[in-house]
Amino acid sequence: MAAAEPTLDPPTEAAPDLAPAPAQPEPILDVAGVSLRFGGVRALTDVSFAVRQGEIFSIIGPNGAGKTSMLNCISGRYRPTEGRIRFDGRDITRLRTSRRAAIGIGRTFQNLALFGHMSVLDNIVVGRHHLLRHGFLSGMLYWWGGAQREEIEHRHAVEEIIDFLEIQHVRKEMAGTLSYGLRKRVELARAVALRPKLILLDEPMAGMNLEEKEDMARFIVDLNVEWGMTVLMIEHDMGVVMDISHRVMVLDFGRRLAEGAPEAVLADPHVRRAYLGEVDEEAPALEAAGA
Ligand SMILES: Nc1ncnc2c1ncn2[C@@H]1O[C@H](COP(=O)(O)OP(=O)(O)OP(=O)(O)O)[C@@H](O)[C@H]1O
Repeated sequence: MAAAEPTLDPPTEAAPDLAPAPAQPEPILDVAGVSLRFGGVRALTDVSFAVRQGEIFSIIGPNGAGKTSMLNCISGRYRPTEGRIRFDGRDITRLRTSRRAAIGIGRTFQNLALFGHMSVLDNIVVGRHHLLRHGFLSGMLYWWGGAQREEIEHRHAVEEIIDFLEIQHVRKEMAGTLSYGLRKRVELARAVALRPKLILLDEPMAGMNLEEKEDMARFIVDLNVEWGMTVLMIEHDMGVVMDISHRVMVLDFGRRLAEGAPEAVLADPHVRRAYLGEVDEEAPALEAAGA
């Protein structure tokens, strides 16, 4: 999906109430020296950062900077060429994707990955089965198999999410018939149905109108504040990033360019030059002075 050009939009006035930045400095996710190569392409080079328990942490950067590659290394879709990743106190660098999901890493995708011919409810239920105990095929068989004991537990958890994300009115609708914004919300519901400790969101606002973005931002903040979910998000909409992130990391050509509080990162001249394409205003003066 073509991503929007980065802008310097200030935070909107209707910024949702953020939880205070977590005082507990202990990282739930610790990425150390991660590099990823595809043949001659260096998608990531020696990237290190840590996400603290209970924070909303955003990764920003130009197209092709390596953001999705980093998310894929954390979710297990890609295995780093070098470096290691620790989650919740254990090394997960070589752990299978399904195991990472089982120990508390959930994710959504840049492009929607819902079953369009199935109801909202069943999309979320199948997502839970798939992640918890079976592969895709057995998950589907379980679904077809009808009511079983665990079904009740799953349904209960699913109904709770449906209430929380305010999609009760479409719970019986086929997912494929919903508006784009609602489908993104259903995808989020499916990802959080497993109650992950850490949720990875790949461009949750992409393709949304302003109202849908505000709703989605509110849900992300509520998941963080009310459910204590740690969020790692890739997002191109800088207004949203500034509004809801506790900390931000900037990637550029696969390298970490900056990291810190949103305002500090945006004020960083390297970030303004590399990411936002701004010219260094001091350069002409230095040249003129013979520097
Ligand atoms: N499976 C792959 N095979 C080969 N090259 C890849 C693969 N995935 C990513 N790349 C390359 O790695 C680099 C980083 O891509 P990545 O998708 O991680 O960037 P991004 O920051 O997420 O970009 P965008 O904002 O456009 O989604 C790019 O040069 C891309 O072409």
